[in-house]
Amino acid sequence: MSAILVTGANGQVGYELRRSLAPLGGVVALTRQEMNLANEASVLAVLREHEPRIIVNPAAYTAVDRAESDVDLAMAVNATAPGVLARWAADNDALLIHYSTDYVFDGTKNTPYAEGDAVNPQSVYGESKWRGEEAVRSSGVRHVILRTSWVYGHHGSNFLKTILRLAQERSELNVVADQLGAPTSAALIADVTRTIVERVSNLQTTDGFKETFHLTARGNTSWHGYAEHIVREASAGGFKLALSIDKLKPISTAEYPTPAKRPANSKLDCTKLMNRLGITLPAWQEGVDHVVASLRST
Ligand SMILES: NC(=O)C1=CN([C@@H]2O[C@H](COP(=O)(O)OP(=O)(O)OC[C@H]3O[C@@H](n4cnc5c(N)ncnc54)[C@H](OP(=O)(O)O)[C@@H]3O)[C@@H](O)[C@H]2O)C=CC1
Ligand SMILES: Cc1cn([C@H]2C[C@H](O)[C@@H](COP(=O)(O)OP(=O)(O)O[C@H]3O[C@@H](C)C(=O)[C@@H](O)[C@H]3O)O2)c(=O)[nH]c1=O
Repeated sequence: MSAILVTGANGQVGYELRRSLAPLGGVVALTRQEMNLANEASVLAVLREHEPRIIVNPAAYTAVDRAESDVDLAMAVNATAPGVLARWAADNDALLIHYSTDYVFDGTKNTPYAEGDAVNPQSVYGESKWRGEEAVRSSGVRHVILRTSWVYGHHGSNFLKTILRLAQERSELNVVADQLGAPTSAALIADVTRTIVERVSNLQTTDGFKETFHLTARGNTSWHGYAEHIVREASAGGFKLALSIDKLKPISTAEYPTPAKRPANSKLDCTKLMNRLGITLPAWQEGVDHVVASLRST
């Protein structure tokens, strides 16, 4: 019997969860090879072996464009598997912490999205993540769903690392400037998850704990504004770049066609989380600067 089971241990958030949850003890963090979410029998066998009290599920099919043509696997991992985890947790009185995305919204709202706003996914990935959320809720399990956005970290693949690489290889780069959101570090998500685990475990009665929270860093920018910040920070930090800031051009979504449609407004209102946990979320630039510096020193 283990206390906490973490899925997708080699992902950005999974990797940081191993660090943030370790002091709580009894953590079993499993990779895709050790627990394949696309295989229900494998998932149930692993759950029966470890009998966790808390399941933390950052594993997901996150290749947004590929999901448009790989629908079955995206749905299996993002929509079906959370339901399997949730039903096992409900039957065994375990708590499930699950993650979702800004891409459940269509992005047509002018202000940040709150937890109760109507969803309208525009991509297979967004739809699969919404179905996963609903599978968790309808199971009746005690749960926390954390919706976040634009995740990056030192470990794993992300926009920050792609831009750093491109800025070293290319002298010109075009990045969309009409999609707005908050870059959010995997480390922040993992740290807030630990706070939630501690709070929920300490509640006298946790019977009714079923909550969805928005969790992102503070402030927002466009993908272009984000790229600009990365390039400036990398340049100041001593990276040898082929790209100068005046050659990083803002373009429209229409000028950068992709298989999956992305929301123009990805801003999430995190007031509920801040009020309930009594925490202040850091400005998005803080985590970006930290990761750029950490990549420089490796
Ligand atoms: N990345 C982002 O920008 C955002 C992510 N989210 C959500 O946050 C959560 C964490 O995302 P993040 O850490 O960035 O994702 P990553 O893509 O970095 O990691 C996902 C992990 O899931 C694993 N995985 C994929 N398929 C399976 C499977 N069939 N069985 C078991 N494991 C599998 C991957 O394994 P492997 O290492 O073998 O590939 C990988 O380790 C996800 O729920 C995601 O939807 C929300 C908003 C933004
Ligand atoms: C690399 C690149 C991207 N872009 C654009 C394409 C797209 O509109 C935007 C982001 O590109 P990416 O494909 O890296 O990011 P994307 O995979 O869409 O990121 C999303 O991932 C999933 C998992 C989420 O849940 C979301 O919150 C979000 O983080 O930047 C450019 O304009 N120029 C470029 O050189």
